[in-house]
Amino acid sequence: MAIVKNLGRTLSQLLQSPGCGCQTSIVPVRCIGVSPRQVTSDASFHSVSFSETDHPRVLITGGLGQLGVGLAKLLRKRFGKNNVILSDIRKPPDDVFYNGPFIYSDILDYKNLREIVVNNRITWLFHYSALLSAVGEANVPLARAVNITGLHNILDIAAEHSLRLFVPSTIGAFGPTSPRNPTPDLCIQRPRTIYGVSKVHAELMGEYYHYRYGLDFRCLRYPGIISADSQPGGGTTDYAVQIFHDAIKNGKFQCNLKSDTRLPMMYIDDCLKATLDVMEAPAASLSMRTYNISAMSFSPEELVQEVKKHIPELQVTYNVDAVRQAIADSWPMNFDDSNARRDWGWKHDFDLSELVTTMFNILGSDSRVAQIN
Ligand SMILES: NC(=O)C1=CN([C@@H]2O[C@H](COP(=O)(O)OP(=O)(O)OC[C@H]3O[C@@H](n4cnc5c(N)ncnc54)[C@H](O)[C@@H]3O)[C@@H](O)[C@H]2O)C=CC1
Ligand SMILES: CC(=O)[C@H](N)C(=O)O
Repeated sequence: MAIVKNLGRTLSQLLQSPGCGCQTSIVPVRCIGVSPRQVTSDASFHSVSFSETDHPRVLITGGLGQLGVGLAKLLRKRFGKNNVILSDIRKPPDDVFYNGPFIYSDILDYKNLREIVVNNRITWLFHYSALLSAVGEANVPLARAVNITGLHNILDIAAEHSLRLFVPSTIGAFGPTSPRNPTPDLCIQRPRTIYGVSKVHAELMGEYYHYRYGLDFRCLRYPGIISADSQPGGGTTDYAVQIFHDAIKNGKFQCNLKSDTRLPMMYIDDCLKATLDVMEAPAASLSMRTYNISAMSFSPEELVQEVKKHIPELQVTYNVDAVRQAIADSWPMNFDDSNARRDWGWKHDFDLSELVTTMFNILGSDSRVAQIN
């Protein structure tokens, strides 16, 4: 009798909880049905529900940000256009809308997420929705909702439907008490941003669901990502993208970090390649579920020197943003990714000079390239 009473109380608490996403008149499956709580604690399966010869059916959340469209392009090349669905809460531009399936999905709406996964027979989920470090500090309640409550929805959906789940983490998951040069996979993680805290939470929750319920959770800690044809979404490393646009447009750049602030960075192609590689790696090769990946590390001053090889007349000033500088000063300077290199053969292709040349090639400024030799 007491058990029934407690169950009733728990259920009603769940239904009232703002984090549950279950306040509709329909009692959602995850609150009473096939929730991770019903999977036996000794579950040892690795959840791949497509046969080896089939392609995965992929959903990307938060797909209209800096990284999602590029990821969709790569995955569509590999798995076929119609097997990869981009989703976001924003309206897609024409070139995205007409280039493959796009669907509205708010990760805070659990029922909507479940409907998409079920109706489209999704087997792999790339969870890109997030508020990044600088915008997260500007709106902590929203960052907490999207990055933490949203992640809970994703984890439950993935566990219930036996999805293979990729969640990116970040250099921002470390803090001032972490070793910064280099930062290994396993060390103290006490970040001081809501973004970092939410990413450590994601790493731990994903690993917990893996060991407890057999969820096939895979996570890479990305460095700052640099891309030519997509804009960054409000992070601390954004300057390293902005410099290219400003250099080409005005020949002037105002940097919001100090000239000697060293951070790990990566070109987008390497980031997306690593993401696909770790998702395709045999489960047996993964000695861990969260890996650092690294390619290069530089300061604004070093980037400016490299950019000046292409645009020598570039004028640079420094106007330090206190919030971003404090964040950057607490992040790794160099990332140790030896475990990723050993376990699943991670290898980057772009160093600083290749990155800068590629950015200018794509952004079409080669006419301005100086004769430097
Ligand atoms: N870009 C980078 O340098 C790095 C990115 N990452 C991670 O990679 C992932 C993707 O990053 P970006 O594309 O740069 O992020 P972004 O900020 O450019 O895009 C995030 C997307 O999430 C969407 N979103 C926000 N609230 C949502 C909601 N309630 N439901 C569904 N979508 C929502 C936004 O509309 C946006 O399109 C993020 O998880 C980020 O933390 C990690 C390290 C570095
Ligand atoms: C490194 C990241 O996670 C992101 N680019 C940010 O600066 O917030």
